[in-house]
Amino acid sequence: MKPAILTLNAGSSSLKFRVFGRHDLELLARGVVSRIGAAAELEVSLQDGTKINNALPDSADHRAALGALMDFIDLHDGDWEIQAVAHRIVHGGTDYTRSTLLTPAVVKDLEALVPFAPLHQPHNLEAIAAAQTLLGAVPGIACFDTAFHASRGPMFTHFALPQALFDRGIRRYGFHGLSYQWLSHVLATEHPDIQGGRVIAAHLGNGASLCAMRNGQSIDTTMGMTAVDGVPMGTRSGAVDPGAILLMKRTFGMPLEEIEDLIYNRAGLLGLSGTSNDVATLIADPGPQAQFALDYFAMKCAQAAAGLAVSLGGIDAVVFTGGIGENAEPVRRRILDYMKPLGDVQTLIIPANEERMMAMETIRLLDVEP
Ligand SMILES: Nc1ncnc2c1ncn2[C@@H]1O[C@H](COP(=O)(O)OP(=O)(O)O)[C@@H](O)[C@H]1O
Ligand SMILES: CC(=O)OP(=O)(O)O
Ligand SMILES: [Mg+2]
Repeated sequence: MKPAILTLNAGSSSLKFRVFGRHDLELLARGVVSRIGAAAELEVSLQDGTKINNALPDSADHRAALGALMDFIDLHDGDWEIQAVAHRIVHGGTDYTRSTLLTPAVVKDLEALVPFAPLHQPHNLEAIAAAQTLLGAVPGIACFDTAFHASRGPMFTHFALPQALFDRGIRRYGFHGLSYQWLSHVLATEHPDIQGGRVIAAHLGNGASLCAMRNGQSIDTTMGMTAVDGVPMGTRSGAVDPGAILLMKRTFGMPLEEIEDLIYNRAGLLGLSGTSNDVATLIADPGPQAQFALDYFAMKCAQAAAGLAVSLGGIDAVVFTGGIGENAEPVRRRILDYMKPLGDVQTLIIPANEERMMAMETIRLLDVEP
């Protein structure tokens, strides 16, 4: 039986997982339960190339999705011995600036952060509860999206609001930290010259942000207190004038829940195009709205990069990652075109691997606290 680590990344409508060797980080299995809430399906790829596809009942929620995943792992009980479960946790607040062993007290702290990540954190917490029920005493490790950004100075963590509000947590945290930490690891091992330079990393997936990095540390990033801030995303608005939110509530009488749904689920590329949040679909659509949405996205990413270049004192390299950053060449080209006024920069594409970063963090913790 091979000692293994299970990584869980619970999103709003999907549950992604990987199984890694505990000692060699060999990728043993990877998969996803997609479309949770509507026609959920479990898809798994094993190391030997075997593919498994199982439809789940229509009523399947996150708990059922995790149950289906655990049933699958049970089938491989003779092959793997899961020794730890690493959870991607979107919000660690001010207290959690490193990965940590999950205890009831930690879970309680993470529950208190739900308002700071209303559309991510509840699913992360459900995954923790379900893993505990299904795997019992196997330790759980929380790996935070916010942790990597703890290195930023006060210029990049404050809003222009009174200090009393900062002290109550109204501040900029930043997200996608596991992705940036992975990029920084790859740069350190494969491009040390670039790692020591002024790097702008762009994590462009369904969620999107950019990060100014140097020597493996986050200097500044585009997302703020929540994962709706910064550049526009697939369905999230990115930064909008806070006055517009107040007006929608006060003058249009829109309930808060509707505004929340708007800025998280119906805005961004979907809102602008009126058709899709999927960049591959938008690239293939010659219509003016689809092309405007992509152009707008590219402009906002380039403007954000310019702002981060000031935070960094210049820019030597741009690193793209995430589904859009890795695959959407026309979008990368537009961003780089808009960045031309910033001068020549080296460009790299590095595949995102938050899961492997989580497994590395977990091994580090297990080795320190066996
Ligand atoms: N070959 C491709 N060409 C253009 N866009 C792509 C391609 N592959 C993936 N994408 C885009 O990447 C985005 C999803 O990114 P991903 O990082 O997988 O998301 P998530 O945040 O859910 O992990 C979608 O907009 C999708 O259209
Ligand atoms: C924090 C965040 O935006 O995550 P995701 O890109 O997975 O939605
Ligand atoms: Mg992602």
